[in-house]
Amino acid sequence: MLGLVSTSSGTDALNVVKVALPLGIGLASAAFLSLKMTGMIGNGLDQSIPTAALRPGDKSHDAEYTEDPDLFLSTCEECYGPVFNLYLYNQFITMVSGPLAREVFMTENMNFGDAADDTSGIHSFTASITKSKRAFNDPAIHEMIRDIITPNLALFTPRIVQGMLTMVDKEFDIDDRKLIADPLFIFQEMIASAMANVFMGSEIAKNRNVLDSFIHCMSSFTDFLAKGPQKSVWRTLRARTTYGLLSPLQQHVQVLVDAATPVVQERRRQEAEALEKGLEYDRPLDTLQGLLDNFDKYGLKDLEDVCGHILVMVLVSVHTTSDSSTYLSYYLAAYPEYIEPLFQEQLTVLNQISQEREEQRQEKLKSGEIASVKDFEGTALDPQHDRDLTSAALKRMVRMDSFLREFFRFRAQKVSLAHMARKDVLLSNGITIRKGRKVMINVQSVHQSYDMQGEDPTEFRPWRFIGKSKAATKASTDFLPFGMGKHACPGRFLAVQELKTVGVLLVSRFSNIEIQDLSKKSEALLSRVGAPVPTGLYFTSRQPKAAN
Ligand code: HEM
Repeated sequence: MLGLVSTSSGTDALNVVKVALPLGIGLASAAFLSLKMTGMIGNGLDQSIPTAALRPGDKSHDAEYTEDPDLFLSTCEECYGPVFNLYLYNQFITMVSGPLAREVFMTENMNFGDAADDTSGIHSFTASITKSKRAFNDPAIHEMIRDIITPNLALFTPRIVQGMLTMVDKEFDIDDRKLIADPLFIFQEMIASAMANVFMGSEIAKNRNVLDSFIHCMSSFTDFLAKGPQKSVWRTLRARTTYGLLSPLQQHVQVLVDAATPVVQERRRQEAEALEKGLEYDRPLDTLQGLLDNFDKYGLKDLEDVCGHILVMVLVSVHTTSDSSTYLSYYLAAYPEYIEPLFQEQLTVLNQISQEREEQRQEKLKSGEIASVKDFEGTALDPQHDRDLTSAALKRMVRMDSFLREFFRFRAQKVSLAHMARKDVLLSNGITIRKGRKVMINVQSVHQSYDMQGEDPTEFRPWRFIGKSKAATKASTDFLPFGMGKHACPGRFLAVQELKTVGVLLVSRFSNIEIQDLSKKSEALLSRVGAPVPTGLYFTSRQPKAAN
């Protein structure tokens, strides 16, 4: 969900990182972890939970963690058991490891949103643009995504693909081989375009101001946080007071309202006209229309409120998905031997689908249901669409799905997904997490566990999940990038559909992707936030222009 990309630089960017990481969002960076923190170990900690000993001379666990996160976390787990305290990121954190992590997600009294709000005041931020003062994890927002977006993904896909294709061809514009110093900017354009199509419809998705708001609204939040005090209590207080008076998000809501107003008026006119003529109104398919049609169900007040809710969805979706797309391209570059098999899978699937459609056409012609080949034009079996990248085609690309799941498993932040206890919570190992405590998940203990992941859990093996009924969207005890349980990310189906589309477009357009400075490869693959990836990517076109 939330992820932070800062448009700021220097100290501001680092401040953003300090705020971002404990949200359990986005991405740890070695740079961040090397920041000097102040404070005293032991304050406010529940003594019944063991606190990891500090190395002589260290004031926090930051340095030891930074040197070798995997070793540090597994040593802690070995010495102290699955639940232990650390002093990381300028705060005391209770870590929960292995199978016990499941209990954190499944307990209603442990809340992800509360932890994020405690650190950043994010709830006041989203409440400032929704008239019923909703938090990003309000059940109504979850329902809107679950009921309006997810069931319509197959119908959204052609528009997602079209939006991305336009951006790929425009933004990459590669003759032969080209260095892209910061690919994030291109992926932001692609994802903003896809999301705008899904959220606001194809007409509004062409509006440059809307795309800019989709891309930049998150930095209105992070810039605000970056300039604020470091202690979370002051930052939260400042957020609550300031957003009440002047929300930096308001300008983005206004952009959406300005773009939506004429479109909604025209839709209303067409609906009235259809009614008058006794015809059925052909409802546009987008979230905007879904919200207008369910105005009362969701307690919406007016168009501004509808746009406010859409902006909340934009906040939790655009950056997270753009960021993942960017890293997906770095993973393809780091493991280029998988580009060709992924491309071949794509060709095989599209060939199979074309052949099946041809067989269906032949049957219809044979039975006399359709008189001639020409009559298929404009129907579901129009030969022009035989090789379209549809939702059904994406579903058959099992290598791409497995690559994506492995990418998420491998890249996940090792310490993340903060939750806050609303009441005392008794874990099954007898340890109680006291009300008001923040816990974080020791994701490394799950994502790199031999028992949960099988052979070579520390290796990147992209075909690991083929044939295992472990789709990239399947949130579960052994796969946590989208959380799990009742509050598991409702946007993961959309996010994964978009990421698969990105992957498919990349391998079909480029025969090779290379990391510009190989000495920075492992740094480039690390999760990070606030700072750009330290090296660019070379893209080699499959169809050099000179050859055309
Ligand atoms: C790669 C992209 C994404 C990642 C990694 C991601 C990750 C997450 C995580 C870890 C959570 C917390 C789950 C929990 O508490 O167990 C979450 C919650 C949420 N996400 Fe996402 N997310 C992504 C994309 C999206 C998209 C595209 C949307 C909207 C269309 C979205 C909407 C939400 C919402 C509304 C919640 C709160 C759910 C609740 O508390 O009921 N996310 N996401």
